[in-house]
Amino acid sequence: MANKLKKETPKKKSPAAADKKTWKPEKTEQIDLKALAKDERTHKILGAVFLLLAIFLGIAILSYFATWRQDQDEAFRGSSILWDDKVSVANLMGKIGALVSHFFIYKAFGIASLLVCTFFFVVGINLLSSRKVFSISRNLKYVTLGVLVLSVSMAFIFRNSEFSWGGGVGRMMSNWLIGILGNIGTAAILLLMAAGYFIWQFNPAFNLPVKNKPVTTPEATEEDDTEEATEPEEEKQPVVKPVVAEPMVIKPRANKLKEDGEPAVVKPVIAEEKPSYDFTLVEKEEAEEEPAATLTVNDMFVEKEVVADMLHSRDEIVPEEETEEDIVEEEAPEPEEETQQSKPSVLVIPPVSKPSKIVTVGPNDGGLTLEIKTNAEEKPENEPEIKSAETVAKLPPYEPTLDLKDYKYPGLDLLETHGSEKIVQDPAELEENKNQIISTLRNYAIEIQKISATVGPTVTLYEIVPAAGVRISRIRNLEDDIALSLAALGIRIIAPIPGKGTIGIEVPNTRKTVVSMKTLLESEKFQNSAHSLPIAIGKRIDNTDFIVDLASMPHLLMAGATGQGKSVGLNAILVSLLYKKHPSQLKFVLVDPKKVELSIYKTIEHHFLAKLPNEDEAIITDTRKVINTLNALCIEMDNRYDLLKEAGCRNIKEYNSKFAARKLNPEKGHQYLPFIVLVVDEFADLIMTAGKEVEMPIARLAQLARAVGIHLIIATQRPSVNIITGTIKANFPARIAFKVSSKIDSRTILDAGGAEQLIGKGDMLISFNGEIVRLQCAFVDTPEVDKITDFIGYQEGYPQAFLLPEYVDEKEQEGKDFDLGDRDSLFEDAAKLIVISQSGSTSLLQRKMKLGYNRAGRLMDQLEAAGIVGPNQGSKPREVLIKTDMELQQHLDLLG
Ligand SMILES: Nc1ncnc2c1ncn2[C@@H]1O[C@H](COP(=O)(O)OP(=O)(O)OP(=O)(O)O)[C@@H](O)[C@H]1O
Repeated sequence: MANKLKKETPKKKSPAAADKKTWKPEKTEQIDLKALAKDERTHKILGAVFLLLAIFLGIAILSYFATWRQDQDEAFRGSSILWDDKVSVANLMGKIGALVSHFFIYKAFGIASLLVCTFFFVVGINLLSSRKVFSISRNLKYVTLGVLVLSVSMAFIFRNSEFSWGGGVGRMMSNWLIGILGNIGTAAILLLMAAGYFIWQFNPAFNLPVKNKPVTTPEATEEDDTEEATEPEEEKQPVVKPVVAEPMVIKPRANKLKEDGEPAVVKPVIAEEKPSYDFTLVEKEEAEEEPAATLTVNDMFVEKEVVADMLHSRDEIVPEEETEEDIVEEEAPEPEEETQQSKPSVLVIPPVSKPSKIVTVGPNDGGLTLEIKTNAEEKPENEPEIKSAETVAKLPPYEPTLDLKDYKYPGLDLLETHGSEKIVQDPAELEENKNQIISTLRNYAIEIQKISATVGPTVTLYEIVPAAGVRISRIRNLEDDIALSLAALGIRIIAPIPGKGTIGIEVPNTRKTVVSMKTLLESEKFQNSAHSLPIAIGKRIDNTDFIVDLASMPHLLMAGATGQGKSVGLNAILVSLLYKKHPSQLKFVLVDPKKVELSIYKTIEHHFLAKLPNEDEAIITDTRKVINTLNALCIEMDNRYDLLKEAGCRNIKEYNSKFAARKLNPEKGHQYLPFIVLVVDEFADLIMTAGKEVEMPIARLAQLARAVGIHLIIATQRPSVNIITGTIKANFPARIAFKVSSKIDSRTILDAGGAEQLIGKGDMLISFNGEIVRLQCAFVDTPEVDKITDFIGYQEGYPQAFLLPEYVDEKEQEGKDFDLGDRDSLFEDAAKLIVISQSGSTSLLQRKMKLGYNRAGRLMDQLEAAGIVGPNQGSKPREVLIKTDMELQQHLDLLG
């Protein structure tokens, strides 16, 4: 009875789950031609073929120039020479080379045929690199016209030569032209065509020196001709999108998928192969229509001697989603959520920079008066003005997205599907792992009642129900033994699984499935998400999408050893937000001490980035500037709280809906508040260089900024306690851990072990709402992010980045305003030491004068105020402005 193959009882499933069942080996075995055509590898193979073709043709044609006399007779015989062993040719590419080059040069286009090679080359490079390195259509146009013009011209110029410079086609056309226009007419036409072609392709600037040009500045008179010549060119540039014109200086390395990201092959279901076990594996499906809960059906592995109940179905409520939904429901309806994608087009003035003085009103405001301080050139002509609160109240609802009414959200076609999306698991592997787990536990005299398996993208979760009387701590203590017996890295034991009464053993799959960002973003759950800041992070172990609201997190701490998927994770979050939010609704403050990771987002400065006034770069890389930016964010937070208080609102949603309903008067400084997301890519670096100066504003923001729509995402490679301090941790309830090197690191991030057991490449644990969930992070490659940012960057944006309030560093100011009468008793000694050594270093003062850091620092400030050393240069010593002892003496005498 126990040995009998148990008849499968029909399982109850939700209709959606039944419809969406994806793990069907029979179907996946068919070759999908469409997928094959889209597959990156097919493109690469074709690319290689085109490149080889270009090289082959190039060499054959070049070789033809030297060998045509020897080979021509043979080539006239055509393809028959291929089979004739007696025939030998001189062309470097052999008989085929001789025939092909004869065709192209003699019969077709002469030397213009080389252009055909360039076309093959361009196509090959594009296909091989899977991106548009060159524009194929533009190239095709240039090549087609170039071939025609060049072959006719060559045939005409060298019409008496033995060599076929213009080929048969060129000869024929040139003869025809000579027939109807004569030699001179043909020459004129060809000259015209050549000039036309040259202008069209290279668009040269014909700038003649301008006579009587008015001289406005003294520099202008000194400018040479070349500088003048560039001016008209600049005038030609469109003024609207300066961002895209800037070349990106540093590109982050591409996140290439390693080999094991390859799609796995589907194998038949084990139940059919191994009748001795009643084992059917049913993949879990996400109940898409009900985002708060997932209905899953799990078939069981069952040990022969044990329980009769072989099938096991359960409803699995996903608590974190529920909570988010609750949060969303509790709060007032948010207008910007309804404004996605398809908005009516009405014109509104963009809220360019720092709010308090700027008022944003649209033409739907009905011709009112408003004092607006924005960049004048970007204002729509029909700019309205506001006079009083009553008139404001009569206006139609405010719609922030009308700032950039033509803005197009990036499409899913910009994203790639990485490998096979179907989760496939080798049934033999499942069976083997199951047996191993059972036998290992039995070795320690632990009997189990049931064991079930859920196959995820990277790991499979084996859930065990132990026999009555088995203590959970015993299984927990066997973690290492089970790992050893399964001979697999990355085994994690969850004893017990919270809220389930089972024990979980996560075992990595031999073949892992990459979770593409595209799949997550095209899911209904993401598309219909009502979250304020929806972020698609990855897939759970049961293959359900993990999409949460950053606004309810409300801040996120991310840590993981180097190369484990942090940057990809950050990109996934940023990309999710870019797909859902309009530039008027969201601004990013990007801090990137590593300088290369976030530079990719530079292109969207005028749409989505915020920066300090008078800063050139929107992406902050310098520690001093980071401190100023964080303090500026604190000021922004305080300003927002003032606005909220004045409006009588508790949070940004209430405030924005009140503003949209025209209940707040822009004349009083009210304005629509975009969400601000601060992203810090390497937090450790900042804490090491600036310590409390960074920690304090971050802690303050983390404590208070949630209600005013400022959210923080902080990532670090070094999750040690001196980086992730108690203050930081206390304020970041949501934390993500990628693989770390030790259990201690895992505890530092998650307050629990487990992250050291992860297997890297986006395998992660997220601690959210008091629960730790294992996820496979969504993968988005750097070229995809490039495409998205280019797509956004090429559109019309705001005249400049969103400006944060100005922050003046009091310390810097203090040093400068120092009262010289109040100087330290060691001031002169310190001055001498610095001048003699010619090094303005505080540590030198500390060492040589045996001073503490504070006193040495104060002395250095005084020396700066006295004009003896220059300003602080970060880690470099300050410049010493006085060169000799005598000069110093004179300087000190002057100071008194
Ligand atoms: N979610 C993922 N799915 C598949 N592969 C991934 C995923 N995340 C990362 N990888 C792989 O791991 C590599 C390293 O990832 P990533 O650059 O994000 O690491 P990192 O933690 O940011 O490293 P570092 O701290 O050195 O910048 C990627 O190039 C990619 O091959």
